[in-house]
Amino acid sequence: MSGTIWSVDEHLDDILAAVRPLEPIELQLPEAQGCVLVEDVMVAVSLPPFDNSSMDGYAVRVSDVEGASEEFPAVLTVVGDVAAGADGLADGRSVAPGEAARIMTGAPLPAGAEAVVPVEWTDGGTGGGPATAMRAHSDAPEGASGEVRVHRPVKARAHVRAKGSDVRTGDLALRAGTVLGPAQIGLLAAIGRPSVKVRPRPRVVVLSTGSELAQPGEELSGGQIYDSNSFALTAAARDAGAIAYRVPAVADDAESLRATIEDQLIRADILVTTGGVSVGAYDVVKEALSSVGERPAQETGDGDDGPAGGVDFRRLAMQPGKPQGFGTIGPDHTPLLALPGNPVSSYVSFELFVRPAIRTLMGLEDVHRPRVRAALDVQEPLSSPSGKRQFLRGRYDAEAGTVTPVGGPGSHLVAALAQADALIVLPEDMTSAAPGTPAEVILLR
Ligand SMILES: Nc1nc2c(c(=O)[nH]1)N[C@H]1C(S)=C(S)[C@@H](COP(=O)(O)OP(=O)(O)OC[C@H]3O[C@@H](n4cnc5c(N)ncnc54)[C@H](O)[C@@H]3O)O[C@H]1N2
Ligand code: MOO
Repeated sequence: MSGTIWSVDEHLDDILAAVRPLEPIELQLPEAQGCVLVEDVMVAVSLPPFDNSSMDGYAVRVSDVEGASEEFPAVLTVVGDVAAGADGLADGRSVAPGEAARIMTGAPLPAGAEAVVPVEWTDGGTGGGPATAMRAHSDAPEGASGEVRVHRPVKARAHVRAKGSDVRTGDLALRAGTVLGPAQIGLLAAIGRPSVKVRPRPRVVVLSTGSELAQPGEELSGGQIYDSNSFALTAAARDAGAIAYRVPAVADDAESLRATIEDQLIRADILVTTGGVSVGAYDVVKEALSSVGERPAQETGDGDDGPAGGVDFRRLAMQPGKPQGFGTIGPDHTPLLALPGNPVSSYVSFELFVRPAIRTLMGLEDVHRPRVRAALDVQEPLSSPSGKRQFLRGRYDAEAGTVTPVGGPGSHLVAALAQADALIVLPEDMTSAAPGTPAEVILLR
């Protein structure tokens, strides 16, 4: 552990300087969700690909229904059906003067027709009053023939969705850099793209350490607690966009920890450990990381604190989250962030340091949580340690423009953390914050 105290920003800069976006790969659409596109995608097929009906109804010629009303309907001969998926009328036939084709939503406008009359504006071929729906073809095949009475006129192209009215062949569908959400995935599918070139989701291995840790569902014996960090941080990694792997707690034994980390390197783009980074006699993360992979960690000593090809353990001017480790390990120089074990410390550290690293690996432009300013909603002044940036848990009220602390500053308070939706940032030079003080707030949702 070096003597220099790092600021929050220096530590974050050090991490982000070492993390590069992952190499792009071709992914099938379902796997590409949430990923950043690295190619401009052009439209190969116009949307819609052909003029088609936006209503279930009758494809007609405009002059045939001019002046039509319920009292004086236009009577047309039905010459067949055009269902979605059919390429016009059977035998390539056209709609001739005095004729209509029954047409379904999405079906191509048959040759000769100029507009569509919704079925509700006709008698539906029944000879009765206005129809509310078409009869199913299987029940009444005769609906595709006979006569239809049209009760209203239509203008040319009425209820017709023109070919290319959405996008045209050769248009830019999505620009490189776009984050693929549901609508973008839908567009890619609509233009017929089965896969796209994107930066993949980073694989994050979360590994908690501590001989006191039992897994939820197990019986607690004396001195044990449940491992919550590995669950919280795996969830946080997923939430950040990563593929997350949780490794159940490793005992405080440098050999088994080293072996576990070496095993995990193969599936990690980034490794996150919790616990074992302070100054106790069983804080084995430091010990274990001194000889993982081909690049041994180096104790950098005072002064220049760069992780010269290993994991550097350092103290940060922040609370919670003071002891931290960062470096790269293994043959691929995989980034490793060693977070403190206290549950709130590890979560806050994840939000501040791991999440931006994950999002940098993904190639996202916006790697940070949104920040706002809000007035402190407290009865008494809050105290904050001098020289440290404090991150209190809070609830943000956007309407009132206020933030209310939940729980105290203790880094073991997981129940309060679960009530919070924000972190309240009290800067290094602030030792007391009066009620109403405007504070920076990091929104967690
Ligand atoms: N003499 C000093 N003691 C401590 C210092 C210090 O400067 N001098 N720093 C304190 C601070 S601040 C922190 S933060 C912790 C960090 O300690 P470690 O990273 O070594 O973590 P552990 O000692 O392993 O655990 C701390 C605490 O958290 C609990 N824990 C650990 N892992 C989990 C988990 N997966 N799920 C739930 N809870 C976990 C653990 O039982 C301990 O209670 O050091 C302080 N001490
Ligand atoms: O820095 Mo520790 O993270 O205060 O609890």
